[in-house]
Amino acid sequence: MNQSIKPGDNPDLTEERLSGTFDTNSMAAVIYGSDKLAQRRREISEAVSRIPELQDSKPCPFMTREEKILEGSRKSAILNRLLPGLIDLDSFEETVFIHQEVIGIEGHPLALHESLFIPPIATQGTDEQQKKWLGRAQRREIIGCYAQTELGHGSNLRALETTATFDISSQEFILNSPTITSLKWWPGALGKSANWSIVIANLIVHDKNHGPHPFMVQLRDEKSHEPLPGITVGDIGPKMAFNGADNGFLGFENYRIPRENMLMRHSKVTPDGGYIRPPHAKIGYSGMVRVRSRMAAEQGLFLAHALTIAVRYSAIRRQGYLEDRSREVKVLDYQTQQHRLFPSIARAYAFIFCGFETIRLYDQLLIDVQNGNTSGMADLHALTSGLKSVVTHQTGEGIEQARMACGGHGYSMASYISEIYGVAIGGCTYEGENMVMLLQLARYLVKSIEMIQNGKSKNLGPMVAYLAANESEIDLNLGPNEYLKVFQYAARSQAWRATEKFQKLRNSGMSKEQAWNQASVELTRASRLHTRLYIMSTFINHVGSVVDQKIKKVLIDLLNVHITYEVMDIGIYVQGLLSSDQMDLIRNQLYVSLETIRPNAVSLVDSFQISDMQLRSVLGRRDGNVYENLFKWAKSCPLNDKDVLESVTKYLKPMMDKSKL
Ligand SMILES: CC/C=C\C/C=C\C/C=C\C/C=C\C/C=C\CCCC(=O)SCCNC(=O)CCNC(=O)[C@H](O)C(C)(C)COP(=O)(O)OP(=O)(O)OC[C@H]1O[C@@H](n2cnc3c(N)ncnc32)[C@H](O)[C@@H]1OP(=O)(O)O
Ligand SMILES: Cc1cc2nc3c(=O)[nH]c(=O)nc-3n(C[C@H](O)[C@H](O)[C@H](O)COP(=O)(O)OP(=O)(O)OC[C@H]3O[C@@H](n4cnc5c(N)ncnc54)[C@H](O)[C@@H]3O)c2cc1C
Repeated sequence: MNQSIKPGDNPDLTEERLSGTFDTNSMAAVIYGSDKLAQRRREISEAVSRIPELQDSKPCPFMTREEKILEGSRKSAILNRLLPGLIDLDSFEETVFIHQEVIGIEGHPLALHESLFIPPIATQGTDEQQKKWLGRAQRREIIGCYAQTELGHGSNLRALETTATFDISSQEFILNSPTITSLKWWPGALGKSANWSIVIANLIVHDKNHGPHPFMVQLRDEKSHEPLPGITVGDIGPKMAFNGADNGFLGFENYRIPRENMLMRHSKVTPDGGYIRPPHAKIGYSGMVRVRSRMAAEQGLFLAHALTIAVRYSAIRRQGYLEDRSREVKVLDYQTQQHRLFPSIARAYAFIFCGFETIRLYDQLLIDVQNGNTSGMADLHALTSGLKSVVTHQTGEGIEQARMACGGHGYSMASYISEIYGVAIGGCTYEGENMVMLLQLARYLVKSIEMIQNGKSKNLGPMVAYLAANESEIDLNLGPNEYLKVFQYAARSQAWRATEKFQKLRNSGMSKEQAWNQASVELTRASRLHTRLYIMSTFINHVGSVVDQKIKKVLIDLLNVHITYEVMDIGIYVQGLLSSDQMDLIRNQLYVSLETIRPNAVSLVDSFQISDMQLRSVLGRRDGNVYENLFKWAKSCPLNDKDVLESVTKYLKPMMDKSKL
């Protein structure tokens, strides 16, 4: 049963919902991890929809940037008052969800506070530091951000220029931005909203640079909100999207903070200027790993937003004919439309499934690290580096296809897809530029292959064990596991090809850095294939664990779309393994899978249960009543407040008048 059906809906959409073979609430429970979690999302949406002061004052596309920031702040303040009655305050998921529901995806002054400011205090602050700041931050007595990137340096953290020099005599750190390129640049909420920040600066003690470390820094006066002396701060200006957030710049001039403001759970500076090393050199980077570990699910949901819009719209949009010339067909019936959208539905499910898995892995790692065991850090860093890169890229591609699948109306801001696209592809850049992160994973793959070459295959972790296998023939009595073997073949041969290229260049006398650079395109290809293999295998395992048979059946259909599409997409890497007959077989299986999934397409996107409020799309409305609402939306555009604009009276009319003979 599809729970979205209501009286007054567009009959085309109701017809689709009636053709679904499964219960959408049960599917939502599988997507979000449990019936309880899915139910909480519905309850929060429902509660929010009943609070008038939390509704949008006007559609986001009609707001200026200043209005967006004002609206985000207004709603944040109301939410802060209402949150205790609406959500479990200890749940990060519910906190993020309600903000996204109420404020949307365009960012808001507290987006970074929850995801990048509080977590470092909680994981890298000492008990005393947590006692001092955590409660204040959680109550939102202070608003924070995370200032790491600089005008001249983002990807290469070792080149950051901001310094925090320890002054023994005053027991303070002195913060400085010595050059224009050392200005912090990009941090969200820094521009106008935050009054505190985690600042990443090079720790200098007794003239020795110990590299980037995190510091708690007050930026603005808590009464007047004016920048404190020694601080230069402001907004960096409009962006491609995400304009509800005030990304900012920040400079320091001999700005002093107490010694106790360095986050010292792992690294420490003692009062006499002693430096105590952390248990792992990169432990200070763990805030980034946390955000990356959450990006697959987050991005999967961005893709889910765009697909909810495109699939629902494709079910009510009629254009052209198939056999029956008496009525135009739903565009969702065209194979090209299905090929454009259904593999993306499968990817959205796959990203969400493996996203929740990486969140679980991170949470486990956090416990291990707090217990002094840092051995899992390298594995999770490699995994999340690849995953954030592949998922953000494919999400961007999927959203853009969804936009095109909506034809002309997809290009209108009424669809809201362009905003989803703009926000989502920010993820290709933030938390580590994709190529840079793929190359981080490649280091791990190359090291794994070197272990095999050195006869140490048995030391390989489970995620890279396939690199040592020797599969050269596939029995194409194709089930998911055979597809997995095909993918393993592709990922393995590319990883070996890239590594051997690197090694050959090295053996020719080239420096390690040059050889790496000249092999880097091949290395990033290896990282992508490795990551896609991981996504596929997680998807297969997840479907295997589903108990409800109706849900399992449709997920198997979706998995078939995924595995056949993915293997077709990497055809070039499996030429040595699969014959052209076998490729034809897979291609045909894909087409059959598209037909099989067709009756469930709308129910599959309905199962994401994204409310109309959160979706903010006229095209993607739950009720499917698109045309009358598009007309209403256009009429409410501020340009239509007057029939004759100043642009006409001041310029066009005089021009036309002058041109008259
Ligand atoms: C847009 C959102 C819209 C809506 C919101 C809706 C919902 C979401 C809710 C909340 C989210 C809201 C908003 C988020 C928006 C934006 C947030 C963006 C925040 C940022 O971008 S913060 C800045 C991020 N910056 C980066 O990621 C920089 C990338 N660079 C690096 O990480 C490093 O420089 C590096 C890893 C590339 C290189 O570091 P290095 O030079 O120190 O190290 P080496 O390359 O030499 O490697 C040495 C060795 O260390 C290993 N290593 C590296 N990192 C790690 C790690 N983290 N853990 C473990 N090990 C690590 C590396 O593998 C090497 O090992 P080897 O064995 O020697 O090979
Ligand atoms: C929406 C958004 C929000 C952000 N929020 C924050 C925030 O809250 N806090 C914060 O501190 N930062 C934030 N950032 C900054 C972000 O983290 C950086 O922009 C990001 O890490 C990329 O760094 P960069 O801009 O220096 O890119 P660059 O490194 O300059 O990248 C430019 C090009 O160089 C290539 N390149 C760089 N190094 C290498 C290499 N070693 N090998 C091969 N190619 C390379 C890249 O692949 C890319 O093609 C945000 C950015 C955005 C877009």
